[in-house]
Amino acid sequence: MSLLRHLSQRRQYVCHHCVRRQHTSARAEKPEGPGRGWVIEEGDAAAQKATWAEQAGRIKAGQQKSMLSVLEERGFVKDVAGGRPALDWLLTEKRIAAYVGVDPTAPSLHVGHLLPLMALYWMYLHGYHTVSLLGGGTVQIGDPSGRTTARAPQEYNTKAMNVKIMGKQLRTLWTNVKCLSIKHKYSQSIGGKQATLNNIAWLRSLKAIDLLRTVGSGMRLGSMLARDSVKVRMESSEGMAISEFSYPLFQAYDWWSLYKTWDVQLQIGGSDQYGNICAGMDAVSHMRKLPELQDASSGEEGAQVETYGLTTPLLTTASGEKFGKSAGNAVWLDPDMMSSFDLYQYFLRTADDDVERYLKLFTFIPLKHINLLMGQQRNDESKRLAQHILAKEIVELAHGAEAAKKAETAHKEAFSHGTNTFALGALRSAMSSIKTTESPVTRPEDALLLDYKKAYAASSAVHTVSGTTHEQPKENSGNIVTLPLSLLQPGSFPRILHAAGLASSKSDAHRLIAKRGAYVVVPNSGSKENPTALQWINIESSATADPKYFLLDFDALVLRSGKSKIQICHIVLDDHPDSEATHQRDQSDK
Ligand SMILES: N[C@@H](Cc1ccc(O)cc1)C(=O)O
Repeated sequence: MSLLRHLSQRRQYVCHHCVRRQHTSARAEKPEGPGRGWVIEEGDAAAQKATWAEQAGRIKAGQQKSMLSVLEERGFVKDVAGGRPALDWLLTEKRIAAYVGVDPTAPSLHVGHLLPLMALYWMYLHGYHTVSLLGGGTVQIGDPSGRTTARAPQEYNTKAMNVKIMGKQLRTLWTNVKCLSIKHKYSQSIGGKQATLNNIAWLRSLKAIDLLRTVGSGMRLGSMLARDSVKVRMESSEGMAISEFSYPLFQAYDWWSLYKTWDVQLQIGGSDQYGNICAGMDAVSHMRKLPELQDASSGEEGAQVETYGLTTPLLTTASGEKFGKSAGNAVWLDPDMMSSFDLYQYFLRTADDDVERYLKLFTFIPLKHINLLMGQQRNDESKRLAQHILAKEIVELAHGAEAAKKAETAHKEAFSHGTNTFALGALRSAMSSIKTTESPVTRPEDALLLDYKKAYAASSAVHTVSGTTHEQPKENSGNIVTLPLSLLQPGSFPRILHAAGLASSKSDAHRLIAKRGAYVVVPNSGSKENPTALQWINIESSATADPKYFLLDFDALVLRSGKSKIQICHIVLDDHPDSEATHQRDQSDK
């Protein structure tokens, strides 16, 4: 058996070096025909074909839901390009391959990226072949879709780090998806495959002449000019560079590469990707007919070999806010940029009106279990049972099972004695989870990447204070804000609340205190039965309240805004290196 075949069969379990080697050799070998990316043993192929045909029979007889209906029921489908009935038919009849592309514009994915990826993961669990594509090539052009201004140019090193970190993250997500699928008992026998690729592999060697001759000749200017993202820019003083305008050509070329090598007939993307996806469909069908590319297509025509697009909806919360922003900042999936504790807390705060929708979108829990869970939830909404499960499943997907368990324990303990108390154990586990994420870094290269991620998260965490932007105080590892001891002065609670990110300005903090929406945990306030269940009290507006009185374990202040937004503050001496940024910022803020 050739090395290539051997590795392909075991794709799910080999390390990425081997997968890369396999891709390199796959590229080096002369293609035998379309779809040579997925290698399946002949015997397996016949058995799988029979299983697929049986399944199609059950779907047509109404005994099983079709793939598209599963995606629709869970809320993943906004638009289908190429026609819903045709795609429904194709997915039932044929084990096709699908892909989702992501450009590494930052060192981490954020929750907004999860929607198209979850749709892809569901297809994998249903036996389809799936590719998550990292746009190492396209990111250099910059997708103008859904934006009103051009992206700021990035340093070569920054780009390289983003590619590296995000590629690893995409592979981690796949590992966690596989673990979650075992936990939720999805059948492994149906035989879908998965790959993570980087489009630099083919875009690097693509010649300008070839791109324009093959893709460019099939794309019409009219439809490209009619796109909102182009129109808005043409009307603005900024205008648009030819490179950005040509972005859809590169995304279309990706699809062609994936179509001929990996048999990819479906592209899934966020709603802003509809235009790029349609352009790609046109380009692939144009290229299939080019005589010089004939050897890469089987010569077949018709619905069996057409391409289709699926876009996922733009998410907003029931109260109309844009989803995936926490206090104006992106909710990152990388644990170094947002800790498990914070990611859990973000989803724990989901409104009751949103939680069922999010359970369908962001977890692999079967619908009938979600229905049961929502029944339980309605009996006692104050327990936030559904929110806890949602938060845990998402942390498990993004950070793995162990991190999810820790975050769950910390948060459950925080409210284990009712909403009027805060458990000291929660504080300690939050603090210790921070320390464990910091310690394992040994290689200098990893330390560099870690510093970069933290700096990125801190610099992207901006909020507006009366028209100007201020940097957030330095955060240890996501959820714990470091503040200098000198900030704790009688009457300084408004400044602290602002510095802790619980109020957007000092006057906002004053308002919060006045409407009795700001709380602090009181040390040694546990009862005899529960000495570690500490009480929350309202922060009073009196000028004399001294925050130092509320220090827990000598170095932490635990604050809360409203019902559930908790912020743990690590208080350090002023000469501590971490306190510098905060201190300076605070001085300039006076
Ligand atoms: N353009 C997509 C990412 C992408 C990149 C390459 C592709 O082939 C597909 C999608 C986005 O910005 O979200």
